[in-house]
Amino acid sequence: MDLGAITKHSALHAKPSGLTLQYGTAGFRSKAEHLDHIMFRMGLLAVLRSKQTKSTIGVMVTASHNPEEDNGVKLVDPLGEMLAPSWEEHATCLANAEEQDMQTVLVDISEKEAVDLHQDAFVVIGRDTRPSSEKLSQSVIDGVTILGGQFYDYGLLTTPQLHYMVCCRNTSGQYGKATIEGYCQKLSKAFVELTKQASCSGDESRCIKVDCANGIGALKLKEMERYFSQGLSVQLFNDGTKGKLNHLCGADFVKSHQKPPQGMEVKFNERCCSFDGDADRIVYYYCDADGHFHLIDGDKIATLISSFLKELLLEIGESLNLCVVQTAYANGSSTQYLEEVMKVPVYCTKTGVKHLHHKAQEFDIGVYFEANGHGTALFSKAVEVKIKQLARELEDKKGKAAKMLENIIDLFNQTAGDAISDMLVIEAILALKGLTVQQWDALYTDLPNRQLKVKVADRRVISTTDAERQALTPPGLQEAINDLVKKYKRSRAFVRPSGTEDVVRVYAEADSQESADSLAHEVSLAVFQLAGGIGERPQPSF
Ligand SMILES: CC(=O)N[C@H]1[C@@H](OP(=O)(O)O)O[C@H](CO)[C@@H](O)[C@@H]1O
Ligand SMILES: [Mg+2]
Repeated sequence: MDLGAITKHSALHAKPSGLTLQYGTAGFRSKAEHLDHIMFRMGLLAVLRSKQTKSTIGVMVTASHNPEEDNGVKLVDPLGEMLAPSWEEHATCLANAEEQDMQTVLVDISEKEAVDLHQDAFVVIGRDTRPSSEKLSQSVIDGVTILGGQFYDYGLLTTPQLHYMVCCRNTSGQYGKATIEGYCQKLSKAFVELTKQASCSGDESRCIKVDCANGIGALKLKEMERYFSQGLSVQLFNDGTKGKLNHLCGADFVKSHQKPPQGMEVKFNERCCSFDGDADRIVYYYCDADGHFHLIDGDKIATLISSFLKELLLEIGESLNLCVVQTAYANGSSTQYLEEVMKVPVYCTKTGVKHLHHKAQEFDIGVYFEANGHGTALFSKAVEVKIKQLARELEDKKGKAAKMLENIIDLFNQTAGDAISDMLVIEAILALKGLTVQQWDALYTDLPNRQLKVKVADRRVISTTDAERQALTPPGLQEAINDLVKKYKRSRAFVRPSGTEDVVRVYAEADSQESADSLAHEVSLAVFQLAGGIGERPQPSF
């Protein structure tokens, strides 16, 4: 390590004094103008991680669903998964080191992690369409280069595409070809094979409206469209030619406001979906004959996918263990339906896909989704091998089911939740089962719910347990929540500090929208009083 050169270069990407940031639920996020030093330093860290794992490491420059002025960065580990927790700590440490301490921190990390500094390093970089992303990714490259790492800059990519590229490169192409063409071909081939078997193939209802949040999803879907157009026709909205990224559109807006995005008309009987700003989340929706808006969120997506997989397993006569992983934000009705009607085991983890992903890896087949639409399905290596073999050996109905499973495994992006891949999975399942979006929605009825945010002086005063469903501190808060919940029917509420925003999140559900709103408001007041609320007291806003 040429520490002298690093110090000199680091000064060109100086840390604003007094700024501390933490590697949170999805890496670093902040206003773009505060992130230059973070990008340079994450370039350095990616090189160390690459040397340590002797693998290609990914760096993605994006702030997902955050406003256009924000940006962020996260590292992608060798098999396309999120950065290991111990390295998240190194990332935070390095990000917050003062200029004069940079050398010591780098040496410390290298020693603690036994990094062989003579090892080669390779880093791949991707970025979203934010105006700040290009310059910031250049700072990542500066960091990589100054530590002697090699790099490949993919330029504009969706977050899940970068995860895919990293996995392909570290598995010698077994997972797929590490190019955009490779990604498009792998998914489209699986999709076209699957939908060929649908009885209503060629039906005019096989078209979907996609709100792309004015983000990278629009570019990448346009690029990919011609590969799968025989199976599905997509109509893109909020494609970035006019509107602002994530502004009044996109998956996060639609999910949290429970209404259609601007820039796209949702007519009766039309199937619509929204991606978020980096295309790793998707939610579906439609309007009924009375013009009422219906949201189909991650929970219902997980239900559709797991029921389809379960049917196929039954058909081929294999009893593999299949589970669904959710977070505390999952609608109570979805958990009940999965457990009681579908008889599928359900697990609850902390918020943040890395937690869901790890839990899902424990099973033969793990389907995981956050309610906000971030998720995928994971298949163990042994299951993949077995299904491939059955697809070759079995005949008739069983053979057909095994081939469907084989294709659906290829259609999922198993490295991360992926809006494009999930959309194709959902479209294939709906076509194969001959389901309309209304029939899918009717599987169960969501409990009315409300999410609110409360500003407090220091959100770390709230600590939680039981997959974030219970507050341990501050004293008295959980008792207060328990008392409030008792006042409403079929109710549930919890609070947790956000990992991506400086707020405390409040969630409540109950038997009516009025009750859910009122419970959420009362819990917000309890947080404000007991956890050091700042600014105006929460007002009933619905
Ligand atoms: C309630 C909610 O939707 N929280 C989101 C949000 O995390 P917070 O820690 O709640 O800010 O952003 C994460 C990253 O995108 C996502 O994984 C998570 O589900
Ligand atoms: Mg995202």
